[in-house]
Amino acid sequence: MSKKATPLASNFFSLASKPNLFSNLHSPISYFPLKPSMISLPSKFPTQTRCVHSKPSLSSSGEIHVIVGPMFAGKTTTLLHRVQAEINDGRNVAIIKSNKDNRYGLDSVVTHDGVKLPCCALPNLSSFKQNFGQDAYDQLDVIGIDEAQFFEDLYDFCHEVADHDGKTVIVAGLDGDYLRRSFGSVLDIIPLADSVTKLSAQCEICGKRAAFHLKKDRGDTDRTDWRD
Ligand SMILES: Nc1ncnc2c1ncn2[C@@H]1O[C@H](COP(=O)(O)OP(=O)(O)O)[C@@H](O)[C@H]1O
Ligand SMILES: Cc1cn([C@H]2C[C@H](O)[C@@H](COP(=O)(O)O)O2)c(=O)[nH]c1=O
Repeated sequence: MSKKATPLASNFFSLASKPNLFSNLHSPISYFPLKPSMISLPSKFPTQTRCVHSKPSLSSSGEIHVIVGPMFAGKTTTLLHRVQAEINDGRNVAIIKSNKDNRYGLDSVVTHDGVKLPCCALPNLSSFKQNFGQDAYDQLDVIGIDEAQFFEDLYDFCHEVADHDGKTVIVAGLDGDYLRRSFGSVLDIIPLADSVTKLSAQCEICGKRAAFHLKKDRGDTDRTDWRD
């Protein structure tokens, strides 16, 4: 069989980076209260990823990196590691989380073992620019999003921030609910993503690797979102 590309196949090619038609990256200005060494993180979660550490050039487009897994897998820990690495690289970072997740208060993203960084807690992502201020938004290089499963406008936001505004977005959230059904819009952004990291937790019963979670009480068995 001929190895020559068919006309249809030749219409497609791989892209190392997305064309950025609208990139308008500004020189880093320190204004946001996230500073190098604000936190000391445990080292058990790797911070190295394919693209996260590369500084953008004026011609580079944005990036989207997705971290998923069950509860207690270390998603927030990994997000904070990556955010901290960006801060240490001198990049301007903001973190957003859903205001539905108020387990550890609303002013910080907090891991289950108590590591935290300040954040904006919002009902939806479309309100971020207005809350944060357009000038401050323009200075941002990186936006971290935690509890992404609760944001219905996740796809549009990531698309605009990365592909239109040229920023890096690091998204952490549950890919599935306790019945292993797709949760919110997290899976919808996989086609947009530069990297996807699926973490696992440790089974509370047998200690083995756990890819899913169970809900212990049996109430509201149909509902994905039990935070409402
Ligand atoms: N009940 C628990 N089960 C598992 N891990 C726990 C528990 N309580 C605290 N932890 C700690 O929380 C860490 C993961 O926290 P976090 O990054 O917030 O997870 P995720 O965001 O995936 O829910 C684990 O590495 C572990 O040290
Ligand atoms: C499995 C599952 C979880 N939730 C809620 C419970 C918590 O508020 C978050 C998960 O937080 P974590 O940082 O990953 O521990 O999601 C839910 O509403 N429905 C579910 O099925």
